[in-house]
Amino acid sequence: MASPATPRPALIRPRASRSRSQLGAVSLASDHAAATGSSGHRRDFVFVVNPSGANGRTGKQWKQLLPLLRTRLADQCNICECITSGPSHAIDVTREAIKDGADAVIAVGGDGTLHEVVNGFFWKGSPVRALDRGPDHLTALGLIPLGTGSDFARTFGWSNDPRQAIDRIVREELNQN
Ligand SMILES: Nc1ncnc2c1ncn2[C@@H]1O[C@H](COP(=O)(O)OP(=O)(O)OP(=O)(O)O)[C@@H](O)[C@H]1O
Repeated sequence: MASPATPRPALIRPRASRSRSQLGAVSLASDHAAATGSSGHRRDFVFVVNPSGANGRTGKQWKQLLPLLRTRLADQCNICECITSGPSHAIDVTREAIKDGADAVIAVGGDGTLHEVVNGFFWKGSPVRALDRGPDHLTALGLIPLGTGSDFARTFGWSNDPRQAIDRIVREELNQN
């Protein structure tokens, strides 16, 4: 686990080298259709949002954050939003997003939501893989901490300010290009 004094990027990348993204087929996408005519270098980011986190604060804050995310990432990324419907839904959504070729799956909520998203990266003990992106394609894990406790974020030295989380995601994304 990282030292609390060492802030880390918001996207936790697997060690293997990442392939440059091509336009994936993220069926969960809300922005995807609008972007399918682009040059093929846009990345698919799937935000898995628990609307009930922090007694409903997560859902309310997410509504304010989404336009900001769109403004800051729309040039580089397809932003896909998935609102969870109940416990364990984030696991299934994450698995589907990875299979569909997502470049990043970002948990929006607290530690419970993050836990489910991390579980979605695996199936029967093995990593879930994209179906059509080649063997080198890997999906990054991200977090916008909006839960009650958000202990994981604190452990990484991240503040609970979602705008700072967006800054980290944008910075990481720009470093990729
Ligand atoms: N639509 C939903 N309605 C009710 N519960 C949900 C829904 N979507 C997800 N959940 C469940 O809510 C649980 C708790 O959510 P989350 O961890 O995001 O918030 P929190 O408990 O407020 O934060 P923390 O765990 O950091 O204290 C998750 O583990 C998940 O199973």
